[in-house]
Amino acid sequence: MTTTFCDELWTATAEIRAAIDKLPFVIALGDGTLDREKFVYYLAQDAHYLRGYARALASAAAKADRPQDIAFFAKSAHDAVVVESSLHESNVVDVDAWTPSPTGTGYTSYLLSVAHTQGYPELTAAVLPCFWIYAEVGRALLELAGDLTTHPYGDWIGTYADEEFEAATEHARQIVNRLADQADPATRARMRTAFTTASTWEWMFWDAAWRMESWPVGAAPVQVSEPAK
Ligand SMILES: Cc1ncc(CO)c(N)n1
Repeated sequence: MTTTFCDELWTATAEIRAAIDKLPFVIALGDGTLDREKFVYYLAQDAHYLRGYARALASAAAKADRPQDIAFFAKSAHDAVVVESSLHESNVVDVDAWTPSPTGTGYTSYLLSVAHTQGYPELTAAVLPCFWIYAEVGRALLELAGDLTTHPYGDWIGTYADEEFEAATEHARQIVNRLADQADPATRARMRTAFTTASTWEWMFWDAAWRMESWPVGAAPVQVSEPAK
């Protein structure tokens, strides 16, 4: 079997992915012992994150070189907003009562900076960990969780351990592999950096939820995730 570019990305991020599996937030989410308060913080932050992520995916749709990939990224942007709206509509969390965290702001700002300043191949590599790491964490937690119907965080685990989410992840990997095959070495190097950087943001995002990270006193911004009207 030949090694694909995505295999290479996966190997290059082995250390950070192993560190994700050991994060207290991820372990407690899987065994159901996670404090409700931390989960609510995480959901609110993730709703804010999903807005920025959806914009980055919409930008990938705009940059895509094939009609089927325009449709793939546009559908993924749509799905991210559907999840964001369901968090809004659920009574579990009052998303707008939460200021986007420093780490959440950093992660979405990173994705949007790649969208704005780099090309389509780099952007696809930057958004790939959001699919792949979540699919992988979902799969790993499903194995540990047992019966999802009685698990306190069963809905969350079910969303990402889902076959449709795995199929979307595979589609995203195929796009990245094809673009890497066509790319020059400098572009491939930027794709590697984008994938590794976004994977590290994934670690930081869960870690921030465990710490219920906030802005330094007096420095809290207001509605940083919304564009100026
Ligand atoms: C931080 C983060 N990364 C990836 C996903 C998957 O969509 C998510 N919901 N949140």
